[in-house]
Amino acid sequence: MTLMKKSAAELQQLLHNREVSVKELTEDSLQQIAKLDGKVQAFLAVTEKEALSQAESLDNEPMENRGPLFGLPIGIKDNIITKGITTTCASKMLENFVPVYDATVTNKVKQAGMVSVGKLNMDEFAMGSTTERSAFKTTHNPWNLDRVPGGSSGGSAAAVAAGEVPFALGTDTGGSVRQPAAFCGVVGMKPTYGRVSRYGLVAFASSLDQIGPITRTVEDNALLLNAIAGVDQWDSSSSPKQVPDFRAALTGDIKGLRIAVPKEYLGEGIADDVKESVLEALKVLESLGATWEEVTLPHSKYASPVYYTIATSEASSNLARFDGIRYGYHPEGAKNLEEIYLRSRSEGFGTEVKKRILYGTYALSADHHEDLYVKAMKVRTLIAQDFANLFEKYDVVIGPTSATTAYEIGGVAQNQLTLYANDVLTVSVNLAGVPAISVPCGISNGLPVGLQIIGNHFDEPLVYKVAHAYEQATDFHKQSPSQGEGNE
Ligand SMILES: NC(=O)C[C@H](N)C(=O)O
Repeated sequence: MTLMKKSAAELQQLLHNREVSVKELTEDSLQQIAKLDGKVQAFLAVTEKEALSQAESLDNEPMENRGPLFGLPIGIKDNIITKGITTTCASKMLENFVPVYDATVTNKVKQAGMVSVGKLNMDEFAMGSTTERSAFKTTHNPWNLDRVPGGSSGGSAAAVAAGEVPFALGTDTGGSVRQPAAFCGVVGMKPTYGRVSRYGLVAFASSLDQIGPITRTVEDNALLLNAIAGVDQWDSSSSPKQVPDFRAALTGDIKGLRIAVPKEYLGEGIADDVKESVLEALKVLESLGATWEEVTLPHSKYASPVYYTIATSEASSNLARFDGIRYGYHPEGAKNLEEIYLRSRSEGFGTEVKKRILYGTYALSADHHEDLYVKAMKVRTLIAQDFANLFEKYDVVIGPTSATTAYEIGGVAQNQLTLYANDVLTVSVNLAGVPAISVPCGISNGLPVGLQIIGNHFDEPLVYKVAHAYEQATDFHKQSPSQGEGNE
């Protein structure tokens, strides 16, 4: 029996009683990866040697120096840089890129005594929602191997759901932590913009990107956010606000909680099984003393076009650094500078990334800047204002995380416009900069459904509290996929 499906508290107890060592925990994770990842394909790199040597030295650490995450295995999405370990962003462009320093979050999980066992698959440069846009492999959903795990942090969510690691870091620009968490039946948090340092995260869209934890339970999620949150001198967009203890926020009831449910989040385009699970979840929250009302987010219909205008504009600027000279893929035998630029970018980037660079460059061009980029920025303010208005009267906003359950591999992803449209439930949250979590709230035809709980800026404690109260009243988080595990 693997230990990878146990909670941080249970694993700490085992470590404390010396029933298991950090090395044994690490070996267990590595064995699970060896056994399952041939099918799940969540990892791009497994850092066995580094993990085992780190584990051995951690075992010498006295008990009194150990925190709640000490000695626990973690996987890191491959757009978060790791010193001495390849960081590819699932792109040919960075196939051989070995960073010379750690991202702030990489450092922080190390300081917490966590053991990184490897780097996780994703859509190339985080552009996608299925992991099918990875240049190297498609990750499979452990609940049904013919389905996608979601994306772009699909490797992170699948690795946790399969029981390869109990913790993973993902990144969320327009839903990339929450949607794969929903598809894989695990917990995924996108913190408030600025809550977690982006230093060492390979930038996609800098005004939207946030790093977030993916775990099996809400409590474990809160513990990992405790470890990675906080101001950072290397990221001027990180917030100097005091970081509360997110785990401490889980206690107490939710009597009197006022919930807003946007009618746009349960309307056209949302699958019936998803709608039913969310309405059932609202009943559970009512039984815990909360009340809910239907509201409107009047500008939400503009969210996807606004997101894709702003995200691609920022990407076109951020990805300009990949020119075949300073970083990454360098074309063999290029004869002059122009050929280096041309060939490195056309051979190094995949189709979706190239498409987005082109859209973004167009949106920022002198002729179209006003009617595309500037207009999108104005509507972004209206979308943020919609949320601000709701938070004057309500404590949280609730709806589904994704319009459907996990897609078939090779299915919807063939139609990129459908994928863009399906992001409508998650992208507004990034445009507004507010925090949101996805927790499992149903299983339909063997596939998980995710409930999205959105809070006001820096109100992660309340988001966690509501998520935890809901989780404790249900047992979706206790269910595990049988696929991907052989006959175990
Ligand atoms: N990166 C994200 O957060 C996912 C979003 N579907 C995108 O492709 O941009």
